[in-house]
Amino acid sequence: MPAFSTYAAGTAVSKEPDRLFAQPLAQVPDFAFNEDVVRVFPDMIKRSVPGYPTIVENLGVLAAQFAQPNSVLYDLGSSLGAVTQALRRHVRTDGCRVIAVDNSAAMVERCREYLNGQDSMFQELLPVEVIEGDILALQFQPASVVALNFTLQFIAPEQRTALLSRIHQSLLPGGALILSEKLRFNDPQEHALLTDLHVAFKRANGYSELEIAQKRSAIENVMKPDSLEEHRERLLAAGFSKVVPWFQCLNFASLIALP
Ligand SMILES: C[S@@+](CC[C@H](N)C(=O)[O-])C[C@H]1O[C@@H](n2cnc3c(N)ncnc32)[C@H](O)[C@@H]1O
Ligand SMILES: O=C(O)C(=O)C[C@]1(C(=O)O)C=C[C@@H](O)C=C1
Repeated sequence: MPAFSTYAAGTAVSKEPDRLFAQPLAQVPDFAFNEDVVRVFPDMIKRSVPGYPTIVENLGVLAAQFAQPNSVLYDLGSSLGAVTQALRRHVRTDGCRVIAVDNSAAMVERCREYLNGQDSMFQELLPVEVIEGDILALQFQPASVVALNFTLQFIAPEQRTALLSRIHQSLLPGGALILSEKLRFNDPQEHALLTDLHVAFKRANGYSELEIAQKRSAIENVMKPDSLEEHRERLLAAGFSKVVPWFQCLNFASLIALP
């Protein structure tokens, strides 16, 4: 039986510790959101992404300011539904519903279980639908909030502008895209400093040098971070009128993009 903990207003999630990279691997495979990752994901993302709990909770608070009546709130690359749960904790706007999308079958299955748990503990939550699918192939409905919480970095760089354009076209007046990403920095000294500090953050959270090194080589082919400047330019090219960073902790940031 997996161990469970409660976080964020009582919903139970797995608290199995992330030891996926603790033993030396003859060859480190490319990182994938498979069953092994799903089991440890709440622990992994909290110990790997500085500011993650603050970003997720405040994403709900921000979303409540942009939610428009009778519209969709999208959680794209929803994983276990942490953002979806925050949206449902904070948004009370009439007629809103949440659509969570992820292309990992293992994530989607566990996400549905966790959302059933949230439904059984709280009343009057926004309705939610969890879709197993590719966000690049999604037919967007009129939306007031779109969350891309650490998902765009896993999309092939040449496909990012087209995706953001389609999101922009689906956004209603008064709505917003909230985009969180790991950043790289054009200034080599700034990049080296914040990368070193991120390693220190992981070490302080109990990861060994081996775990840090093997995770780095697992994600380097599948996760391609951009700089803040690249994000801003791409969002403007995709049609957004304004880009406002609202959070940064070390080399992780979150932006509000207005249609
Ligand atoms: C770092 S996780 C996102 C974390 C999550 N948003 C949260 O806040 O807890 C990235 C997720 O994006 C999903 N993903 C990557 N590419 C995708 C695509 N093309 N379509 C749908 N989901 C995708 C992965 O399966 C993974 O669950
Ligand atoms: O930079 C890292 O080492 C990370 O672990 C980052 C990151 C992310 O930003 O999504 C990568 C993969 C996991 O999903 C969790 C965190």
